[in-house]
Amino acid sequence: METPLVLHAERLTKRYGRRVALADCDLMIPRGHIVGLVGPNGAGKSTLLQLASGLIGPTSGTLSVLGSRPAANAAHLARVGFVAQDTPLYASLSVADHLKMGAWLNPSWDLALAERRIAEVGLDPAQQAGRLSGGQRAQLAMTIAAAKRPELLIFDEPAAALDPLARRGFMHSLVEFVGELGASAVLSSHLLSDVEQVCDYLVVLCDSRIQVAGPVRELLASHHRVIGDPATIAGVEVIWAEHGRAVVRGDAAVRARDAGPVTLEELVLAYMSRSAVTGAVSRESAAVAR
Ligand SMILES: Nc1ncnc2c1ncn2[C@@H]1O[C@H](COP(=O)(O)OP(=O)(O)OP(=O)(O)O)[C@@H](O)[C@H]1O
Repeated sequence: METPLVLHAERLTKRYGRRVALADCDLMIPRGHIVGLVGPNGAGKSTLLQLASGLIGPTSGTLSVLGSRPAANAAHLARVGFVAQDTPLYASLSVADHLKMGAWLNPSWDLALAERRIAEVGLDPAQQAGRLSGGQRAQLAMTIAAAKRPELLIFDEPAAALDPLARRGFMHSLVEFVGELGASAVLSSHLLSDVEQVCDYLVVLCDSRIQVAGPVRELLASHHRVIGDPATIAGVEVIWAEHGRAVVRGDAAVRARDAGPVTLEELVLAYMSRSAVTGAVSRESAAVAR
């Protein structure tokens, strides 16, 4: 039976020497979503995406992608499209050469889809990749990943280098591609506005650990902004509190006076702030213990 999960991590840990990039991460992401992976610099986002694409292996724990070990074999590689952070392309090859190479390397290559998207975004097939703008490079890299007709597209900060207009166009193409392919997608981003625009599933990763994960709509419904001391509301988890304002999780908050809905940005910042505090405390106690 086909697995309902695109990513399934159990106690997934990755160390680079003594540096911990991911620690004991558990994650179950169902198919059919556009997943936004957010977190501060150095949180472990690229590490998680590189593990998912099979570029690196875990130190311990397990990760399965579409039900198999990442990059388990050629057939599995064809089911996953990965666009790395720096959209690597061959500078001296033309746009058309990239499409030819894609066709040569991928048995399920959809040339018609690739040529149509190249035309739609206004790329000249004869242009050398090294002379493309950042936005054009990103569009070409996404087209190459999507023309494999993968079941899962993974993007590591796909639009980081783009101006706001190019970014909006890129994100729009991404949603169209995912819809057309009937695929799932996971993208990391620092730009919460991008995540808000396209993602229906959120993973917040801070300090090497998953802080929260779930469908955006459910997360927004289960978290609340409250004014005053959250300790007075029974049955909620306080995610973050400062200067008489708080973000809490739990339906009991709905009945509290001065409770209101949170925005995606408030929710993400609450988890990031909590992690910054707990991370600092645990690093301090580790230092004392040594
Ligand atoms: N090849 C490597 N060798 C050693 N340490 C690494 C390597 N790659 C990542 N790290 C470390 O692992 C941690 C997580 O890095 P990672 O690149 O996954 O974070 P990130 O969330 O993608 O950050 P950013 O948002 O800045 O891209 C960091 O402390 C980083 O220094």
